[in-house]
Amino acid sequence: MADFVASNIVKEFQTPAQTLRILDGVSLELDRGQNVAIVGESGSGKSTFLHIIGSLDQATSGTVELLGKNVSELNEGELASHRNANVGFVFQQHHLLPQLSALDNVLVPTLATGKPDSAMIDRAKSLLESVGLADRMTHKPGLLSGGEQQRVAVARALICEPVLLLADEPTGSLDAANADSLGSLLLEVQQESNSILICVTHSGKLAGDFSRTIRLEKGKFV
Ligand SMILES: Nc1ncnc2c1ncn2[C@@H]1O[C@H](COP(=O)(O)OP(=O)(O)OP(=O)(O)O)[C@@H](O)[C@H]1O
Repeated sequence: MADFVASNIVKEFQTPAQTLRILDGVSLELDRGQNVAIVGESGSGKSTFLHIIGSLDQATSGTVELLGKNVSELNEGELASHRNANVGFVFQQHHLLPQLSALDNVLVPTLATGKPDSAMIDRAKSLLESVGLADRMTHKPGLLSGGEQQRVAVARALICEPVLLLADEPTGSLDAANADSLGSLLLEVQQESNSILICVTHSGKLAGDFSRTIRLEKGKFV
């Protein structure tokens, strides 16, 4: 069995007028070390799919398995621990906490398991170094450029060594040069950490850098 398996995911939204079937039996299998870009029209359900496989949202039916574990069967508390331990998210907006330094922002996901020890702080520093921010660790987000803020978000996504790295339009708010370097950075860190990277993007250029591109159309991968 593959390390990551999404099987027959269906997602429906009830509106007053009708039931909207956004995902109509979508399946995807990936092993550690693999990456894929998901493209598709606006409203095709890309973010919805990413939220379901990252356990931020529940499917109407279908299952998600990671490293042999059926994530769909977990209760709320177990889901929170699972997300924290296994899934790293990078969104279009960085969602950094404005009052914290870059270093403390990277450490935020570790707070769920207590105060970070010195080994964890060293890991956060080394991640910030690896994303090119060695001399920006004490900066608060407001003093960082957009590209730098997004690189802090990448370091934060990696702090708990997730096996599944999910990115939703990670370059959507960046200029062309910063978008290029962030795309390369994501693929580099994914290879180094032997994780699975699934990235939703509107950018054909970014998608072209991935090993594989799949398109979501009318609720199905085509
Ligand atoms: N809670 C909800 N209730 C009803 N409809 C919803 C809800 N959440 C999402 N949708 C609808 O589901 C569809 C898919 O949304 P989603 O955000 O996944 O699309 P997307 O492909 O990521 O779009 P974009 O590229 O514009 O970000 C949209 O038509 C949206 O309006």
